[in-house]
Amino acid sequence: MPVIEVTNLHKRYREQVAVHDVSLTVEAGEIFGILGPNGAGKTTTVECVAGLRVPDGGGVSVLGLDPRRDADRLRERVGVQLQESQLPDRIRVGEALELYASFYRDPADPERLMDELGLRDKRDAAYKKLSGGQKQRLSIALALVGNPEVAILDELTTGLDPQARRDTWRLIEGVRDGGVTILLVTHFMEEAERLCDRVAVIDAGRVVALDSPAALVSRAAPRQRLRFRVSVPLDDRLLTDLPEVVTVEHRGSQVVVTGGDSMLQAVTSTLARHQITVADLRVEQSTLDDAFVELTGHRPDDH
Ligand SMILES: Nc1ncnc2c1ncn2[C@@H]1O[C@H](COP(=O)(O)OP(=O)(O)OP(=O)(O)O)[C@@H](O)[C@H]1O
Repeated sequence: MPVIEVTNLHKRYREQVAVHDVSLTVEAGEIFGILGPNGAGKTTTVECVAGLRVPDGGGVSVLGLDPRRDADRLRERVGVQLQESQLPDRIRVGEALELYASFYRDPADPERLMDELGLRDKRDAAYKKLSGGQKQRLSIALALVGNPEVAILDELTTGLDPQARRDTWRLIEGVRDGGVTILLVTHFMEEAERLCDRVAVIDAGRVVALDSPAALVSRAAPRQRLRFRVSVPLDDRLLTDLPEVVTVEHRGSQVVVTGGDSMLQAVTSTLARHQITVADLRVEQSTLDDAFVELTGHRPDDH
């Protein structure tokens, strides 16, 4: 049985449809990512899974239970970190964790969580004195303090610097290795590629793709990108006529060509035949970023 099952979820805020039709299942032990541009309906979807919003249509089940009707039974088993967790300004980090731990029968050790999330030296700091990144880490700790079977994490690493982000990924992998199933919302392609076993790409309230990051990349995007400079102005048709080439773009003095695996050979030999010298040639593999643009028509960080 899937741990989370969302079936034809539909949710409106008055006339505004936030989620048209979203279906997905999350299996035990997975890290499942929801990716999508701003306003795609990601938060609304996970809020319905967390029982914080009532769907207008479709169904949600978590550990075989209804997130609204069975809220009391799920509270012990599901940890939720949402975008803006509001705590009283004066509560101290250690106090907040002790308090939340007291709500659960079998909580995690607050001291260990503070160590793992780099909050040890903020133990006695008041919430309002924390930086954005520290508040973020505290909200992750609060989602995990009940030793949940399922963790729902919205914008897990927004506001964290690159090092803190990598530390958080390691922590989340450790949590998953301990048997917790994780549903997370992210804007960061790198995060999805590194962390998620499967990803649902949501755009305008609908799932436009659902697969492992590697499968999304190989299915949706051209496999390679070449960047180089040329000695003379380039007639793009020389390259766009090649069957291996998908796109040719100019970015400043650089030419950027995308296409399939055998493109490098085809492009360089065509240019050589026309006595065009290539400099600063770089070959890059496609990433989930490319797949995302292909699937949604937006860059992941478009706002
Ligand atoms: N409480 C609300 N009242 C009215 N409209 C809302 C509310 N919450 C969200 N919306 C609208 O519903 C749509 C989906 O919002 P949602 O927050 O679920 O998207 P999202 O993909 O999580 O976006 P973001 O990445 O910006 O957080 C948006 O158009 C948003 O403006």
